[in-house]
Amino acid sequence: MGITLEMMGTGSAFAKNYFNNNALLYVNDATIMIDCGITAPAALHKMGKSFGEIDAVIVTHLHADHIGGLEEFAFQMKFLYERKPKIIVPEALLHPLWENSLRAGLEQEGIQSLDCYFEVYPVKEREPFAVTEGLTIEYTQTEHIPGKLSYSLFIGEHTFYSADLQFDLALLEYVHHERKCRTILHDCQLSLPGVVHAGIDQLLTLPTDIQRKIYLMHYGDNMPDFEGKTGEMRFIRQHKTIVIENVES
Ligand SMILES: O=c1ccn([C@@H]2O[C@@H]3COP(=O)(O)O[C@H]3[C@H]2O)c(=O)[nH]1
Ligand SMILES: [Zn+2]
Ligand SMILES: [Zn+2]
Repeated sequence: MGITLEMMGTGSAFAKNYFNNNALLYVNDATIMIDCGITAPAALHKMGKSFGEIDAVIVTHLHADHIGGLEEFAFQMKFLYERKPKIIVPEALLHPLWENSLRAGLEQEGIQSLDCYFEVYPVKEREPFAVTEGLTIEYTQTEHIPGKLSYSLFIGEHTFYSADLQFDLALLEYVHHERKCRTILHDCQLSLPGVVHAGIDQLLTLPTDIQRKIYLMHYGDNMPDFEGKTGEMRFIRQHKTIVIENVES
């Protein structure tokens, strides 16, 4: 079963030249979104796509560049497309996602919970979850902001997706040696220091066999200044597809 990934955006939370760091996964006939930030509606429009093509959304954490587009997604799916997409959320984030983020906009007479808009799937960390045929994900809780829950993802058999993550050598060694991931999509902070994201200086200390697997994402508008200065790592570009799992693998 093949999995293709296309970044809807590759920008940091404050980037203006790149959309928010959200992704699409194409699996068989299904299209799954990883995060849905403030710029997600405009990014999809730029890509010639619409929310009507999305079957599911996977939430990594509750910053606006990752969930700020969910209100429009919910409204469009309910009132325009009249269909309930799946929402996959780490179990511990389900309550705050509704109570602290979405409820103010989405609650109205007769509509008082997230499941009025979505098929809701709370998922425990480190437990594989089948999003659709051909796509299993696994959440792992990772360090991003002190006191704030945030999760990275294993996608299928061979891919690690950091979402927003501080530099974590032990985790990346585990991803490389034990999980044997072939592709690592990692956020990066180009303007140093990287405090709540991995700094490019920290990522450059990784062994080259790990660097070779890394696509850098979630970068600032100064990304062009760093072309050719990222060791064995590459910048992933928004709106370009990469195959992360082949049909035969
Ligand atoms: O303790 C903090 C909390 C937040 N921030 C900034 O706000 C941004 C929120 O989205 P993000 O997680 O993509 O990136 C974060 C940082 O750019 C920070 O620098 N330090
Ligand atoms: Zn972010
Ligand atoms: Zn964040």
